[in-house]
Formats: sequence, C-alpha cells, structure tokens
Amino acid sequence: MTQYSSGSGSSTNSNELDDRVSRPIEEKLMVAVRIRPLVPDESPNRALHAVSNKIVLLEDADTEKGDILRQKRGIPKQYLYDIVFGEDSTQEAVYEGTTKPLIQDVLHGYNATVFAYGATGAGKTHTMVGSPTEPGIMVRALNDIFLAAGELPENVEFTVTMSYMEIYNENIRDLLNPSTGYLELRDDARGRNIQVIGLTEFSTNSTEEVMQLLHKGNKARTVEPTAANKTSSRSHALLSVTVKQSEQMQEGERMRTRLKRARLFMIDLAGSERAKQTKNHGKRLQEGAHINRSLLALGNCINALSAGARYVNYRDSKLTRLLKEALSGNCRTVMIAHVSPAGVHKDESRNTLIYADRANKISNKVERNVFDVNYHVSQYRNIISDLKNEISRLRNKMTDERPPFTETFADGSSNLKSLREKIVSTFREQMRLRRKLMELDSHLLGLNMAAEQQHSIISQWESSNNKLYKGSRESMGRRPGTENVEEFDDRDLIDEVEEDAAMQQAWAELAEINREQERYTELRASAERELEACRQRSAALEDELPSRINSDEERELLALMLRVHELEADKMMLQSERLVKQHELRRRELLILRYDRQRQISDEIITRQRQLMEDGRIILPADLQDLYSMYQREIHAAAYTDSNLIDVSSSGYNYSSGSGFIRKLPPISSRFPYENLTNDFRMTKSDWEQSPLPPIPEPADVEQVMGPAVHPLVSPAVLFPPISAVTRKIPRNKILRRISSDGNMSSGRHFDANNT
Ligand SMILES: Nc1ncnc2c1ncn2[C@@H]1O[C@H](COP(=O)(O)OP(=O)(O)OP(=O)(O)O)[C@@H](O)[C@H]1O
Repeated sequence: MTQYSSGSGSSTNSNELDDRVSRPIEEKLMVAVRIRPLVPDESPNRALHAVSNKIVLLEDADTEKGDILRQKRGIPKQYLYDIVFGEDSTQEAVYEGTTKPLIQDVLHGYNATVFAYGATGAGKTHTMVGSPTEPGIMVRALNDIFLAAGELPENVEFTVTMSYMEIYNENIRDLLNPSTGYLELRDDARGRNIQVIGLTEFSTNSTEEVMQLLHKGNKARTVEPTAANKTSSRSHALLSVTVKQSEQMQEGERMRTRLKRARLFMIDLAGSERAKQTKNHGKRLQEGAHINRSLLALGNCINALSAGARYVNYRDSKLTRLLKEALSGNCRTVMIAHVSPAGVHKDESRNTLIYADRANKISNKVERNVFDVNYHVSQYRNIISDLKNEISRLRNKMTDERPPFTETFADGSSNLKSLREKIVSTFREQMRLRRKLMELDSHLLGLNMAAEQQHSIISQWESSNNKLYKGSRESMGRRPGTENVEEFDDRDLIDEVEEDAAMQQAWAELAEINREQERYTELRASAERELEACRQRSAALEDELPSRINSDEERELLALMLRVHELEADKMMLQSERLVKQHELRRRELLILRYDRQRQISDEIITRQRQLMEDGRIILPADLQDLYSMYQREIHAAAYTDSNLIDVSSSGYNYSSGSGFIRKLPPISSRFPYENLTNDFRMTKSDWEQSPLPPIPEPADVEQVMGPAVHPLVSPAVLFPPISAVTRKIPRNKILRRISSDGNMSSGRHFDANNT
C-alpha cells in the first residue's frame, strides 16, 4: 500500500495578506524537502528519489505490525509535501521556491522563519549558508531585502538590523561578538517575545557589510569533523534580520506615521545523529547528546502541535523556546527538511520525512505588524492648530488689509453685520464639525481597543484549549487528533459545548465591532467632507472682510469676536488633552489585565507541575525547592495586597472564604470600574455605558454652539467579551490543588473535588 502524507500549499499570497490588515490569518507551516546529491565516497545505492516536485519516494520495508507481505516485498512509501527539490536542484531554485516569497511578506510587516532540518551531513548548511560561489538562503534573502528597500518611495525610512547566534551544548553565543561569552534567554516584559540578553544587533544598509558579518559569524561557529560529515556544524545557528519601516503619509492637511516591523529568522539546525553511525566519542558524543536533546524537544513540539495537543512544552530546550513563535505564533514559517538519497542513511531519512510530514499539519496565526503612531494625539493637535491659524489669518486681514479711508458704503454697517453673522455661524459650524470628528476618533479608538481585547480573549481561549484560531465562526470545530490527548468525561463535553457557544458569541461580537468600525469610518469621512465645504465657505467670507471693515469700532467688535473664538479653541484643546489621557489610562488598564492573565496562567502551570512532581514522588533539587518557597511567599504577599486593595464587592474579583483567588475572571466591564479612576477622568455611568470611551462632556450652553454630540451606536454588551469566553471551567474531577497557607502544597487527599 502506498502511503501519502497530507500536505498542501500553505501560502496565502502576499497581496491577499496585505489587504486583510487587522485580522490574523490561519496559515499552514510550509514544508519543503531537499534531497542532496551523493557525496564522494558515498555508496551509489539510492533509497530515496524525488518522484515529482511534490512527492518523495522512500524504498523501505514496511515495519507495520502484521503486514508480512509488505515487509517481505519492501514496497516503497511515498510522501507528499508542499515542494520537493531533487538532487540536481540549484541553490537559486531552493531559495526561490521557499524563501523569496517571504521577503515581500516581511516588507509588508509579517514575521517569517525559515529553518533547515535534517540528519547530520544531509545538506542543511549548504542550503542555508552555502559557499561564496553558491551562496545559500541567508545571503540571498538579505540581498533581496536590500534590493527591495532601494525601490521603496522616498517617504519611507528603512532600517535593517541583524543578529547571529548559535546554540551550542545548550549555551547561547553571539556569533558576531563571540567574546561576550554565554548569553541568557528571557521572556520579555509582555511575556510574548523571547529575548536574548546582550545579543549584538548590527544596523546596516549595505549588502557588502552583511556579507562580511555573515562570514565573520560563520567562522565563529562551532564546526568539527565527524565520521558522518567533515565539516559538521555542532551547533544550531540562528540569523535574525529585523526590518523596520517608517512611512510618513499626508492625510488631508495632517501627517501620519505608519510603522511596520517584521523579523525574518533563518536557522541552520545542527544535524540529528546516531552515536553508532557517527562513531563519536568523548566531546563529540556529549555534543551529540545535547543536539539530540534539543532536536527531540523540537520533535516533541512538532508532534504535540500536529496532534492538536492542549499543552505544548517549549521550555525543554533553548531552541524550542526560541522557535516558539515560528511554530505556533504570529509567523509565516517554512521548514526545509534535508535528506540524503543514500541507502545507508535510509533510517535517518525516514525519520526526517516523518517529522516533515507532521510539521505539515501545523498552523500559525499570521498578522501584520503595522501600527499607526500617535495618530489621535497628532490629530487633536492639528485640529487645534487649524483653528488657531484661522483666527490669526482673520486678525491679519483686519489689521493689514484696511481699506482706503475714502471708501464708503451707504449700507456699510448692515452689510458688515450680516457678514459678521455669517463668519460667526461658519466658525461655529467648523467647531461643531471638529468636535464631531474628535468624538468619532475617540469612538473609533475605543472600538479598536475593544476589537483588540476581543482578539486577545479569543486567542487566549484558543491557546489554552489548543484549538486553531479560526478565521470565522463557521469553521469552528474540534481539531482532529485532540481526542487522543486526554480522556473526556461528560462534564468535559458539557464544558466543550458551553465553550464553543461562548466562542461563537465572541466571534459574533467581534464581527459586530468590525461592522461598527466600518460604520464609524464612513461617518468620519462624511464629517471630513462637510468640514472641507465649511472651510471653503469660511475662506470666501474672509476674502470679503478687508473691503467691508470701515470703522475702528467695527474692527474692535470683530477683534472681540475673534477672542471668543480663540478661547473656545483653547477650551477644545484642554478637552482633547483630557481625552488623550483617558485613552492612555484605558490602554494601561488593558495592559495590566493582560499581565494579570499571564500571571494566572503561570500560577496554574506551576501548581500543576508541583502536583505532577508530588504524585511522582520526585525529589526536587534544593535550589528549585528554594525557588518554589520564594514563589509561595510572593503569592501570599500578592494575595494579601490584593485583598487589601480591591473592594471585593464592587470589583468583580471573586474570593471564596478562605480559598483564595478563584480563577473566574470578572467581565471586562467590571474590571474597569470607572469609579476607580481619579476624579479628573471620571465620567458618568451613562457615558460609560454608551461608549467604550466616553464622549467629551458637553456643557448645556456649549451644546448650542457646537451642535449635538455624536452618540455612540454600539451597545456595551457588544463591546465587552462574554465571561464564558475567558473562563474555562475546570471539570469538577480536575480541580487543581492549591498551595496551602502554611507554605506547603496540599496533597490530593485534602484538595480533591469533594473538599473544594
Ligand atoms: N545540494 C548539494 N549540492 C552539493 N553538495 C551538497 C549539497 N548538499 C550538501 N552538500 C555537501 O554535503 C556535505 C554535507 O553538507 P552540509 O555540511 O551542508 O550538511 P549539514 O546537514 O549541514 O550537516 P551537519 O548537520 O553535520 O552540519 C558538504 O560537503 C556539502 O557541500
């Protein structure tokens, strides 16, 4: 029987991606296989062939139990991948088929990773690094990035930084600055990205300099001859290229800055090896053990991800911690699996093909890293400066362009009166429209935050349940393979059904928010048009002004009128500053909430790990035991502080008597109790209920001048996520043990389902 592995083209094309800016797109990891040619001294017996540009054939006896016939006949197996490169494939073809399409994506703000996988001597370094005459993917990709940068318009500022490191025996070294010794790996403050502390980032815009840096890095890499490969890379080499673009854009009279930031990771893994095959001993054997350990951790992650496991352990090795984003995060990823065609390497080739096959089932959520910077702040400033310019223009006209005193008008004073009324009314209209624009912007910002919040809740739920981040509610469903990961009881099924319903609701709410965003964007565009028409009317009136002003009293009167307008503009500026501060407060509240969630997840992981260790009667090393004690002291201190700081009845935080913090998150709305803000920024409850951000309060007398306030058209229920979407209920028989107040972990007997 011929076996096919799944595998289909992964790529969504760049333009398609580019159009859908804000929504994460689910995308399969792309898997390519490259078969290297036989090297000198290798036996010409081939066990592996490229049958087409997608199929590899491995001549292999089937070892499946019971299939005696196949075992005897050794019927070949076929494997299907996104793309297969045969023995005679060129460096250029491999680059064009795997990495070149990613360059455009990186320039559009998508993260990307290419990594070479395979047994030792299978050709990974040849593909990734290459030689001066046959440069590999790293050089070609950097070259293309610089070429593309040269074609960008002048208003785009472009910077490229690169770092190059190796992981050797579980130690990280800076290949561009090897004298710095071993470097530490740390999760960044947001808990999202992993950072290598002290790693040198070179900023460059010259291809020659990049080549020199790469050359320098490769020379510093740990390479040793082994029986399997004369120049065997004993380390994983990771080249990271960060591309930042800052684009200045003119929008009407305003300037806007758009930032794009993307990282391209190119990784040449050390080869997996069998001690027997490589005939290694001593130092080589120890290296091999480290290499195998990290590759085993990588293999475990690939297995878990492809089977839809609920929990994927990236922390077993530095390599998997660094590859976490490439395997399950916001990143377009290509894996190039390398195999030798030689019969003697059949076992390694089979392993590689199986891993590649599993990797083919992994999906990521890709999203553009594009941000509009200071859009709202600069916009408010522009509004105020527009108003001030207008006032000063009018003043100049009055003083500089006096009509000759001989000029008289029979009906001068009545003309002037009507002109003055027109000026006042267009000015008021402009103020009203500008206020409306400010409120629409405020509301749009609120909707953006609500959408971001909803996305993060959905993605948090998805990752905690290890479901795919589906692009639409219709496509929701359980991932194949999940059933094998954990046994389900009835309670689990009920939970699942409830959670699916909650997720559908969350998606529906997100769709509603998107619709609101579109509606408000249209309203904003029409307000902009109205404002432009008003400005033109006002300019026409200004042109009439000098010829109409006849006496000093009239001039005085108009000066007073301008002063009133000036004060109104100042007032508006104060309001806008207040609004900006409110946005900032809200943003920080969201950030705190996110940290809080991350902390809760970490607490849960620690508690479960301790439970596992206790069940397995594992004796902890003293230093780890110390860390746990420290952690427990911290938890107690935090619980004490929390209980003193939070008004339990009003905050929505849920405490049960003596049982500490219950994992149930309160609804977002109650976690942003507006009353908790300082008086300066406090709004009335009804303001808050109407909008994610309160509209600027309008005093009754100003209302008349400014026109009616814009009423938000979306209900709070739409903006706040459903509680069930963020709270995965723990089945009663799986309630976690908690750390008891005396600092020891309670045993299962004391904290089983019945006792809690
Ligand atoms: N596509 C290819 N064309 C020609 N020669 C190749 C090709 N791939 C690999 N080779 C040669 O095979 C040998 C082993 O390749 P390479 O060093 O790239 O393997 P590797 O997978 O990086 O091994 P290790 O994991 O031990 O570092 C080298 O001599 C290399 O030049």
